[in-house]
Amino acid sequence: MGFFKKLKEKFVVEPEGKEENDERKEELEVEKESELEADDSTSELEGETESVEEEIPSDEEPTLPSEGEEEPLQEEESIASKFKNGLAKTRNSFTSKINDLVARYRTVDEDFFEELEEVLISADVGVSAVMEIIEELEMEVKRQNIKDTKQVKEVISEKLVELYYGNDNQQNIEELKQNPEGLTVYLIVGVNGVGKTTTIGKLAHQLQSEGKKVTLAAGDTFRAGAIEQLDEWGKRANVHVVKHTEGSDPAAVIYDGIQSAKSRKSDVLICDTAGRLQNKVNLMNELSKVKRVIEREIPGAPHEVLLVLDATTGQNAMSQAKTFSESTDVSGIVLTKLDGTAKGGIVLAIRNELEIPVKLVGLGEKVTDLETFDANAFVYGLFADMIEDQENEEEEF
Ligand SMILES: Nc1nc2c(ncn2[C@@H]2O[C@H](COP(=O)(O)OP(=O)(O)OP(=O)(O)O)[C@@H](O)[C@H]2O)c(=O)[nH]1
Repeated sequence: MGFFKKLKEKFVVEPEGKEENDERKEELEVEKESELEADDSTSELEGETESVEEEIPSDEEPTLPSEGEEEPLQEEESIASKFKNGLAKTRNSFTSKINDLVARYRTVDEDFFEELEEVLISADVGVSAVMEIIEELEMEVKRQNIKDTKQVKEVISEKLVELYYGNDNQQNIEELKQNPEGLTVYLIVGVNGVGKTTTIGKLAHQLQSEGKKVTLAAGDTFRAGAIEQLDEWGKRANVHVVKHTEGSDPAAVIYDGIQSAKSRKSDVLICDTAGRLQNKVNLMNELSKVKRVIEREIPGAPHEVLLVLDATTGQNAMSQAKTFSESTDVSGIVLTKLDGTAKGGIVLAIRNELEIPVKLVGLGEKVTDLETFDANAFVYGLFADMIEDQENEEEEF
């Protein structure tokens, strides 16, 4: 079976039992509505039950950040359409360049590969990753005796997924590690302005919607406004935020965060940190002090050190990744603003050059626009138009 067809079956064809799921969803909505009505009636008694509200810790009952207000509940978007929408800019640029190339070169030859190389480099795939893909493609084209450039599109998509997952081709998505025995700690690092705070807010929301209890620690005590900003996210997501004053020791904030998360019986503690790249020694000292505190308090923690990078900054993001991974053991990348760039190929450059997996991607500004990275869904998002076109061609035929 062709790779496009495989992707289509994986992401587009409606899974069996969807109708039953839809019915169950409707039932749940009815249940929820009646619960809300019940809530309304208790609120009328508020004056008489003043103490009840105080007995419930703020993160006892996770609720959606802006339930019914800023972001009304929406039909859950499929992973395929999230990646398709989020990668629209990259896809439009990439698809038109590849289509143009295929139209100009009917048969596969050396010049075709040279131009294809340029198209991939212009999408920020990264020189060494591009070389690897082109080499693989040339071999595959020979092996399958492909002459028609149209057929190459499908092989490129397959090679991109293979490049991401390596030779073992294990098609797993990049789930965040968890502590099966208690508190899970995620340390979030990255320079200012990359969307670190927004990512922490989105992640807190995501974990809460999975039923987990979350605490945030405002460890970026350096940047003016960082504590307030995190606090604001905490309020919106109804999550407890541990904070000290600006300029205080980040390691002390994180220590308090751990104690607070433990006593509140939180499942996850997300720690913000300051990202000063100007002074690498400071950065290194600060991060290692914070890590030492976490390791001492919870053996095996932090379970993830996530580096937040802004996809729109291209090579800059790559050099930040290099500096941070020299300062601390980065276990995964969160690539924000993938929706804001036509150069989404940077995902592959990061994986190939730094050998650090991209674990989460930011595909928009909404609180729900943070997705676990899935290379198949990513490639589906890049080639969605071609996959649909191929279907139409087959139908016409
Ligand atoms: N389109 C889009 N915008 C994003 C995404 N992630 C963050 N942003 C936006 O990027 C801007 C900066 O994000 P913040 O989280 O406030 O980051 P910051 O305050 O500049 O600095 P840090 O928190 O230190 O990174 C905000 O306007 C966010 O809405 C994303 O995935 N897509």
